[in-house]
Amino acid sequence: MKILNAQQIKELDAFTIRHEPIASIDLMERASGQFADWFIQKFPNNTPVLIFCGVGNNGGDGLAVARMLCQAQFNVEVMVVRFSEKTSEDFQVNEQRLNKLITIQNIHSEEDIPLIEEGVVIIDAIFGSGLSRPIDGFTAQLVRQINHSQATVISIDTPSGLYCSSNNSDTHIIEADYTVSFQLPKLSFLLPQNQRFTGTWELVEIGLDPEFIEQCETSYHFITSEDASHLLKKRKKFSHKGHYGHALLLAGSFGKMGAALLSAKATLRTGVGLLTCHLPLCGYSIMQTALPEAMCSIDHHEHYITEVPSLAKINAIGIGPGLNQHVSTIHVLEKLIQEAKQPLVFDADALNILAEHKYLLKQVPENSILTPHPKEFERLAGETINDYDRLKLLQEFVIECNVIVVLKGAHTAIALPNGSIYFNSTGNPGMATAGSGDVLTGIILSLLAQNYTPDHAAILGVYLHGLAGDLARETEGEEALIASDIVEYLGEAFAVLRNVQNEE
Ligand SMILES: NC(=O)C1=CN([C@@H]2O[C@H](COP(=O)(O)OP(=O)(O)OC[C@H]3O[C@@H](n4cnc5c(N)ncnc54)[C@H](OP(=O)(O)O)[C@@H]3O)[C@@H](O)[C@H]2O)[C@H](O)CC1
Ligand SMILES: [K+]
Repeated sequence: MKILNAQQIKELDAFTIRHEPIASIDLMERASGQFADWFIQKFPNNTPVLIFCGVGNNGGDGLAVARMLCQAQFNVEVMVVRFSEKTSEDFQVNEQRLNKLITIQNIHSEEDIPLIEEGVVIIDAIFGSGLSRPIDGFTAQLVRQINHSQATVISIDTPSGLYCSSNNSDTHIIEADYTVSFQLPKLSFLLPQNQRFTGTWELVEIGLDPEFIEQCETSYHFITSEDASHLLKKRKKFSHKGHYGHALLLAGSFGKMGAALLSAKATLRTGVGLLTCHLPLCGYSIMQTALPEAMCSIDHHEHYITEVPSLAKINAIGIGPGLNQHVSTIHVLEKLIQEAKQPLVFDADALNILAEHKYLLKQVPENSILTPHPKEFERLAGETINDYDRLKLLQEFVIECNVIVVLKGAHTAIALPNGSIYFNSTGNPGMATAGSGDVLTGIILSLLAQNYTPDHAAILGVYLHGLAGDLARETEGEEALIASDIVEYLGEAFAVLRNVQNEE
């Protein structure tokens, strides 16, 4: 799914109106209807509702929602925030329609701002995607008061005051509990720094023109279940393990064999034909006992890896989980980078070695996959001042190094060598736990070995990892969830994606 900027959203809106065709006011009615349905599902109609409406189309949505909630027997109070003399046409129509049902109140200055009573639910329809400058004056005071209140706040389309795709977090912005946005997510929703403004966000479909969306150019995408299911290949009836590739995993050191084990299990559970693990001597019985399906290549060193094993007949290579940064291991990484013709995935200490030895980073083969968490990315690429800045650095980094970076987080960002960024839609805070990243490395390695292209392996791998985590949460909850659970639920995650495929 594409992520569009405010200008593109405006054009999409206009195109849909011209080509569906649908009157602008009816498109607003459809959007507001979707919001109202969401609201009615969530709150009983004895909930007192206070709606703050701006004077543009976001405000128009607010007025239409007010009418719909009145018709659904909610007790609704509406206040129009008169930050401008200019009102949009669809705002005016909805104002007239609502006037027939209730008395609309107005806020012209700070004195008009009401006390927000306890138990009230606020709908924020002050500004939407038309915001063009930071909120100021009495509207800023209103935003402060809403944020200081105990009320539950639901924003229509976007938290008022938040730019769709650039940084303004030091200005006045509504801190919503929920944001219900129209059809496409905004870039700002996907960045950690804006979580306190968006709260939990959801999308509602409003029938915007798919062909127009198709031809919009953007670097930013949001991975939906349909997107992921399109990437998933079918296994053939007349196939054998040779068809599903041979993965090589270089992992583990004394005290960190668990990381190698988790990664190896995930590689196998993601459908690879064969897996060889290259391990230090101390890992031999551990791996053979805990994971009989994996073959072992054993290093001469007791505690860490010092040799590159044979790369013959290997389809993809993963390196990093549970490694260390001993000088001999650095040589292994160097040799591997020079010799490997297969696709590579780098994680954990392999990334730290690259960060410490930038000349190695320059030699990493094109299309290799790097899977840093934000701190590891900082070590690799440098510091940034905010999340937008980091996104820009991420794009510059992948373009310059010609690699794929999987920047892990709540919405893991997969940056491709052409600068496109895919944000993941699965996963939960329970996955912020030891070994979770090792599992992801194993999943991606497995897909690479099965001949998925590196970009598909990264996108599908990240999606599956998050989906397995979401399924695990259903039984384990967030606190008790451990990385092994993610591996256990991979089978169910595949089943969910297969169902999506079959439904299409
Ligand atoms: N495309 C869709 O998906 C649909 C969207 N809908 C809703 O429409 C809004 C966008 O509405 P729009 O009228 O474009 O803009 P806003 O309501 O967000 O803002 C209104 C005007 O306010 C002015 N403005 C901007 N920033 C400030 C500020 N800081 N202080 C004061 N005034 C400000 C600006 O006008 P200017 O001429 O002054 O620049 C805005 O135009 C979208 O979010 C949805 O909720 C439709 O209902 C359905 C389809
Ligand atoms: K809003």
